[in-house]
Amino acid sequence: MQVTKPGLGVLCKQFQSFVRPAGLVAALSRGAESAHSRAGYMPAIIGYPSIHHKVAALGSRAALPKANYQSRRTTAVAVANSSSSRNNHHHNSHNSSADTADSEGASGGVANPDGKRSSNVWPPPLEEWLRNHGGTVNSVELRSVLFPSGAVDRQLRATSDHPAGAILISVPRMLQIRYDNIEEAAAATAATSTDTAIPAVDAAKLVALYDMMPKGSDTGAAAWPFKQALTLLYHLSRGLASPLLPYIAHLPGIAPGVPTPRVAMLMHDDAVEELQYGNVIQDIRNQKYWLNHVTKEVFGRLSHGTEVPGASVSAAAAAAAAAAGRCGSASTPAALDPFGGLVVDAELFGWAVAVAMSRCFGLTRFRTHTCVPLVDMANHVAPYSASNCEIRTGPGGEVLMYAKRPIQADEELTLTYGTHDNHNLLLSYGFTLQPNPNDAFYFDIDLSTVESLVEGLMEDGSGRTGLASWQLQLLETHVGIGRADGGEYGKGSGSASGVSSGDNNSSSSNGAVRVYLSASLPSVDTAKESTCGDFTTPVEGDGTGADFGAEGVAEETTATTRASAAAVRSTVRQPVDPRLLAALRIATLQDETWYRILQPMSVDQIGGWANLLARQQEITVMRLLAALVTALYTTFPTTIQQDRQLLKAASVGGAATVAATSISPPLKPAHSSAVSFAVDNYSANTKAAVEGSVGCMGGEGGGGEWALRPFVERSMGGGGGAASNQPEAAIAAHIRDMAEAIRFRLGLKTTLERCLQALVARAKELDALQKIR
Ligand SMILES: C[S@@+](CC[C@H](N)C(=O)[O-])C[C@H]1O[C@@H](n2cnc3c(N)ncnc32)[C@H](O)[C@@H]1O
Repeated sequence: MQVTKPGLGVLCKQFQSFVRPAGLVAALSRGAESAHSRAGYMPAIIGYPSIHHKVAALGSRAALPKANYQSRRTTAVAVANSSSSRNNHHHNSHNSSADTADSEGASGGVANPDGKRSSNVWPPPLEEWLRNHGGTVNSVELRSVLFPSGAVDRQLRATSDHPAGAILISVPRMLQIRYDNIEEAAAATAATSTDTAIPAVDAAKLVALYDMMPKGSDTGAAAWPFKQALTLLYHLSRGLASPLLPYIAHLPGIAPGVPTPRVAMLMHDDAVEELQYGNVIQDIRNQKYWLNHVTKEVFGRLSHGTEVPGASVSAAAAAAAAAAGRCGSASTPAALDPFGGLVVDAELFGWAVAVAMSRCFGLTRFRTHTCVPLVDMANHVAPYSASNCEIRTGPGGEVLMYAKRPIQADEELTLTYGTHDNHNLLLSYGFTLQPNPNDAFYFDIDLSTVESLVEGLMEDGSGRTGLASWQLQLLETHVGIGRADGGEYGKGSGSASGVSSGDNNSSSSNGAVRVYLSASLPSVDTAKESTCGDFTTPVEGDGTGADFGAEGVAEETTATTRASAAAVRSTVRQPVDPRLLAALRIATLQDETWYRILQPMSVDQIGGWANLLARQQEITVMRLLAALVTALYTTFPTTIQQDRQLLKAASVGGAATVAATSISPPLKPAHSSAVSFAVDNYSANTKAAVEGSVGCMGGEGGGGEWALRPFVERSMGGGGGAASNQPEAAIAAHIRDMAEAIRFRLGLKTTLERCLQALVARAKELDALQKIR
């Protein structure tokens, strides 16, 4: 066997006589190739919205106070340049020789937009704003973290000790951004509604727009990230009229120095290609497609005054619009536009969807998602046992964050957003964890893959040339692997013999099943497969909440969901998917008497890591799996070592670039060489793409009414304006995309390497046992 990747070569030497890698690699890479070669998806969206320009165009509707951000307690964190993973941030921030500086906010005597005068800055600190409006904040503060790269991030910290169970933050329903508030306001008639926070006429229009959003493939319900993005844009478009503006002013992309999360669909196309993993690439292309589709077909037509195809205005919207006397006909685009003149383009919509995806909580009880001020500042750690806080909802829709164990003063307050692998983290939150205890390598396995794997074993002198019919039958009925044409044994699992396929996406009509390989046996948390890729809407699911966290920031814990969450956490994932292990165990058996033994068993029993059937056979299976893992690894165009080097170059160049865009004093020409150095380290194509995006963004002017400035402008010390600074922001974003893509694929390769180590260790253990006896 030809082993080309260093590291794996040593481990695999002993398996060289077992497989025919060429056929196997071809069988395995079919899926990935088709994902890579599919053309025609939409171009990337730049992740830095020039929100101030767009909102300024609104005039008086969105008249905004002059921003006078109070400098927060900022911790300069000494983080090694080689990684920007928050896991490392957490680690280093505790041990850093961080200089913390409390600086008083600049005074300006600016009144709060709501009339309260407890702070002389606008926007008011979130803690103060919440306390003034019925929320609770108990010894918690929001702190800015300044990394050596120049990037700013926020985190929550305890300012005193808290016992387990202590309520740290409580946020009333009306201070949250949530689409069920809009739906309820729309249900009230314009005449009876007394809600000034969300006028019924606007709510009805928004609900009509919700109905035009893409529908989840499994539920048929409108995609929640889009609904939530519309809700956020609505509040933004209202400016001071929205009581939620002080919260919006703290969102990333608006708050100074805090960039919009680079959720996967905002990534540059060439960075997406650098992920080197067909499954995630396809999901991202789907999301990009829908983002552009909605921008063009819905917002494009709204702003140009053309009819929106398929737009049906609900009776409520029509009635509300008529009652308000704002629109002549409820079927015209103007009647559908709740944004009062705010032009929503791809950039702005992308920002809103990214914010919605990366900071929403799913509330099972209310069948909604919500962005919760301050609580949404808590960062993610995994596994579940690593976080110190959890979320709960109260009967009135208030969201509570409480300590799930005793917390000491100055500890960072963290949540576990869900049992996300890096695929989900990248799609929904724009980052990956290294290492991620929930990470896994997913791929489709069909009959030809199984046959390629066991091909070498057939030449055992027994005259067998392929799998016996009883093996084919077990593969099909128990594992779901069959002939693409439907097979001799009928389609599908769920047979009386007790196949437990476990999830909806695992078995496809072409006789393939999606299986995973993971690093090791984690002690807590199990993999929960989710389908963020097509914007499914989990609230429409089984209602238990167990699957919910996969699509929101964190699972809420309610009386009804706690039991299922605990069940999920107690499950342990084995390094090889039970279906894959079962398939290989079945395919390597030689005696038909096994049929009667295996027939009544479930796939989880046949493929249980601990349930080996026969020792010698198990050694063979471990070797085949090791060969499979090696073959999967060879489908990646770069090695772990190469990725590490690229990442090093990216962090050096990225740091320089981010510094150039976000730290005073104003940009000096010297920075540009650091930028091109970093970009050159990727490829000429990347550079061209970066320059292309620079060109796109360069035309924006500065100024305007909107005083909540994205950080790129502020970095110019007020003198430069956006036009001259945005190219560096675009380059910084591009470099971040590239680095995250490399981290992502590095994580997958590391997972494969660790899985291989587990297989080899097991084979050796069994071998040694055999020799002793
Ligand atoms: C719910 S917000 C958390 C607050 C966020 N840090 C802020 O300043 O607004 C989620 C976003 O925070 C960042 N984040 C959270 N946990 C992280 C981690 N462990 N590593 C890297 N980034 C993380 C990502 O940008 C993610 O999209």
